[in-house]
Amino acid sequence: MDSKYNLIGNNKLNITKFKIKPKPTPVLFSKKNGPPSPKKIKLNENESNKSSYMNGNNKFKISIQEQRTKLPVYDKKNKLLDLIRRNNTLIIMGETGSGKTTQIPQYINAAKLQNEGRIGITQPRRVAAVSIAMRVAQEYGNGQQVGDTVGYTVRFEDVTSKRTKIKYLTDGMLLREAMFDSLLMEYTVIILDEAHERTIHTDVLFGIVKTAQKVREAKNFAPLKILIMSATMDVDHFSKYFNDCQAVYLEGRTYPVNIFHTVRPHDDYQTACVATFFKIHREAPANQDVLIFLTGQEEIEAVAHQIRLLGKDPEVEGPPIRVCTLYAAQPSTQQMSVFNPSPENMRKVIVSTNIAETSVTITGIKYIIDCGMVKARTYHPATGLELLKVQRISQEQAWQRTGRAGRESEGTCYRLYTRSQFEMMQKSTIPEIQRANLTSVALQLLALDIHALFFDFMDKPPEDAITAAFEQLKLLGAIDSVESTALTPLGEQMVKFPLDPRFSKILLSAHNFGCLEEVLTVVSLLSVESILLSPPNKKEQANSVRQKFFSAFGDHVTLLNIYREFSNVGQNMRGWCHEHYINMRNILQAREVRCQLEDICRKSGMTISSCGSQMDQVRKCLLTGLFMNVAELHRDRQYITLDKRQVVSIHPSSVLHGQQPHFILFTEVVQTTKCYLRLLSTVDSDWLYEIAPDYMRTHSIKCTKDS
Ligand SMILES: Nc1ncnc2c1ncn2[C@@H]1O[C@H](COP(=O)(O)OP(=O)(O)OP(=O)(O)O)[C@@H](O)[C@H]1O
Repeated sequence: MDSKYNLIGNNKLNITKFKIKPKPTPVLFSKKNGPPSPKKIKLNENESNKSSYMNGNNKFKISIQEQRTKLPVYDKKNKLLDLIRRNNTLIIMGETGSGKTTQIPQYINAAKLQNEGRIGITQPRRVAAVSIAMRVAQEYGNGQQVGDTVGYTVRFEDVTSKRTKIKYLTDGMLLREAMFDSLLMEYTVIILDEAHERTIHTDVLFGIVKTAQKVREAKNFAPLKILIMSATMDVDHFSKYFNDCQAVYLEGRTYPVNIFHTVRPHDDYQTACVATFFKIHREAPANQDVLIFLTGQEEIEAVAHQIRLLGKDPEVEGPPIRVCTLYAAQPSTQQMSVFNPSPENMRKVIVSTNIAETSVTITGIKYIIDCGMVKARTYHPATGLELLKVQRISQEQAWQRTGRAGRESEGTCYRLYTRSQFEMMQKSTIPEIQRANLTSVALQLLALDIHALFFDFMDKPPEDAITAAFEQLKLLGAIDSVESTALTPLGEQMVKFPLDPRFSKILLSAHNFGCLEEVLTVVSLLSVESILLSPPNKKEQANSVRQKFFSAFGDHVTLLNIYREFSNVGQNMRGWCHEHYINMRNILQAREVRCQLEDICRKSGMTISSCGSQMDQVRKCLLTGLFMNVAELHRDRQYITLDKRQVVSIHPSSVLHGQQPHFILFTEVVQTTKCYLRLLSTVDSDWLYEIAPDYMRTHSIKCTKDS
């Protein structure tokens, strides 16, 4: 490859020119340059026989069983099984794509190490759990379907049977299972995969499985084996937490990945992504697919749109392009469609969030474009604000993204940041538990009779975050006092909903206001990505056609109005969504969530009541969960939050933008140049005293008079 090359040879594409230069010589994804390996036991038998299959172009010539024997873990199978047999807890580290997730559970099952129990393997995301289960079922062959020997369980979907021995599940699902059986007796082996991600659920599971193992041993129950796996993790830290357990490093990777960094930083990484994609597109043969990492839905749709548009330009060289998008808010069928191979002579490009960052193998992916950024949620206990912010990824994340290539053949990763930017990145991602609102976790632990302050966390969350969580649970009525280790009956009801406790409280309060029908809709719409489309060049048009839904009460009632009309359109859903600039996928997703929440309500014995057009009831009901999210307009025309006295502004996307109601309830805060409040409703100050008297009193909050 050239040492320096111009990304955009074709200025007609009208994309800013920039240069991207490989490191002096293209860097092989070797151990020296790859993520550092731990100095623990190395298993490295018979490496020399790998070269014969290092040509990925042969992949279609070898059977799936042959493919399995070519994976780096294959040679180490016996030694690995021996270590698993001898250790109750074992850390397994091996390069991305080496076969940890798909092979190790099969080896354990074949050796019957799990005895009568099951092998449970957690994944941070549902896409990974589902796609890997499908792959492993396929590897079993013999007409085996997912749900036979291999199955999966993700939120609202359980594809397992009595015959299932290997079960892939999201970490959130295993945590929910633990709430009903804290000893996790269904399993005799639990594999916590992608442990480096340190999701809040995985961090809580670390403590839960550790305790379950100890208690089961003390009670002479079937022993529980714990395996912790990743390609990129701080082994010493993990080993120390798991009572100085043994760690093993599986040497060897499947195929090399060439890594390139840009010569200079690129703030406009969206344009840089498009430019890099078209450089690849011009040069690479068809059926060599591309995976692009961006931060969120809006950005992804914008880049996907631009690629589709430019792809139609007759002057653009290259095969036809199939553009796919992948982000959390999509319905799962659509997410899974990215795994479908493209027809011959096409190029697939997948534009994704970090949802595809770990675990997954997408057939055909040869190139990665990594923008180097991620959208992360950060909670500030002092201000009480939870912010979604775009920030730099960690080096671990960069390696994981790189590792999505080189799985079936040699690959290339274009990093849209300079080498020195990479070196300045944090080594590991800060565990979510240290930067998230802990109210949900505190509630879940209480359901297990554990007080979060005394929980055995690998890295303790800040104490003020735990205190804030307990204060919030008390204000919501889930506990009687902040020292409490028991839930109130209301708290026990709240645990049943897979929602933030504030939203569970709203649903559970609905019978007092006779508006469960309406708040089910509002909460469902708030649980998915925005249903409103606002294309930059058609903003006014979109607003004018949606004007009829606008409510002076704010965004929640506006959303409700939209959903009500949508529910009545019948057959012509697509046309109606198109006409009103409504994202059909997201509104359908909201409908699916609504069905599931309604089901939980019915099972809890709640009556589905409706308040018709009495929107005061809906807004009051929202206040029962979100009373901590209220801002007041001050004389200088600035909004200040009642709780932590933060200066905030109404987001331009709100229907209340440009108006100045005295009190507003907000759903979330977004920080860009200022702190903006999104998804708002007007409320009366009297309601606050009526609905949250304790909160108003304990926080000495005094409202000025409504104007
Ligand atoms: N759906 C699939 N289609 C084709 N090949 C696959 C698929 N899933 C896995 N593979 C093959 O199996 C290999 C091992 O995948 P596996 O997920 O077990 O690796 P891993 O070590 O767990 O990787 P990571 O650390 O990235 O999760 C891949 O590199 C790829 O060659």
